[in-house]
Amino acid sequence: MTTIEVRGLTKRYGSEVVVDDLSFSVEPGQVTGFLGPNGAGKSTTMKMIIGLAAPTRGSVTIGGRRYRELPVPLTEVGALLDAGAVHGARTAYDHLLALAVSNGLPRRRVDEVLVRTGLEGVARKRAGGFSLGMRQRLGIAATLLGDPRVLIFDEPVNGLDPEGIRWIRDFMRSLAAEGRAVLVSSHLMSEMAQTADHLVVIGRGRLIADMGMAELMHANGDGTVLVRTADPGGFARHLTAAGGTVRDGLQSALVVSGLSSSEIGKLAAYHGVPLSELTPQRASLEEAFMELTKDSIEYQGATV
Ligand SMILES: Nc1ncnc2c1ncn2[C@@H]1O[C@H](COP(=O)(O)OP(=O)(O)OP(=O)(O)O)[C@@H](O)[C@H]1O
Repeated sequence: MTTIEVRGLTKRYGSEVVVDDLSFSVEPGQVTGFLGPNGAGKSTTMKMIIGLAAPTRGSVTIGGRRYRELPVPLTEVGALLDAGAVHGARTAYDHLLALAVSNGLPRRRVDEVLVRTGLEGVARKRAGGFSLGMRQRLGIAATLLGDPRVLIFDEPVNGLDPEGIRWIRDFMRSLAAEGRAVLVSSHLMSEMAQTADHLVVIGRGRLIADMGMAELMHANGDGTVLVRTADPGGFARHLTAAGGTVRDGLQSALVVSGLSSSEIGKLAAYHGVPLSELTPQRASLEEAFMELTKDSIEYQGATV
């Protein structure tokens, strides 16, 4: 099982500290969402993980070793930081073959990754004519050439259409289901909510949150039910007696946890209490993210 361990990672460009004493782990078998506003330091952190930028302080190890100590890095870590970095005149097949040969990987891997990413039909076409979605698939195919246990993707869905986004999302999940450690960055919480099992949130280079997705959803109200009735105090007592936890919401609504909306409906019917609203709540993760990162947005919109 291969884990990425980031410890006290710091990067300074001139007088600017862009990554500031960052520590977190990326565990196998799950998708870890790496979230932060633009300029938060996500790309710089990813570059340090794969040895493209040198840390000013701190360390990153992959399965206990630094990137430059890995004998054949592509067999340990696959990373897609810039999907545009494809030689446009080459065919998809030749692009992958050149990478495989220069890294000492068997040729058969080229066919395998083309099939895995659904590109076998366009393998002999020039990558220069590919749509963004296909270029993204080709970039992903390249990360898989060495069948690595760790995968890193920087904003992989940026600019894609809904179908492309869906494909990438499902693909990340299938990689994690195979036991790989998958680190994916995004500046959109909505994107991560549907992809990640775990979240690492940064702002201005610093760690803001490191928690499970389920934990974040729960902390932000997922699983509660909003109830309105003419006598909230009276019904709250019934809810509590039935094992629910009740807190006051806005405009004399009750926010109930520990009971499902159908249990609450039955309880109301049993006691003859008319309800004017009974709504299961979904966590507003976008709001949670804005709240978490509000102090670290680099450029706030100014009102003139
Ligand atoms: N080579 C460099 N030299 C100087 N400053 C840099 C360099 N690379 C990045 N920076 C600065 O570091 C900060 C963090 O950039 P980074 O690209 O890591 O952020 P990010 O979270 O990936 O954001 P984005 O989503 O906008 O790419 C930015 O202020 C950026 O201008």
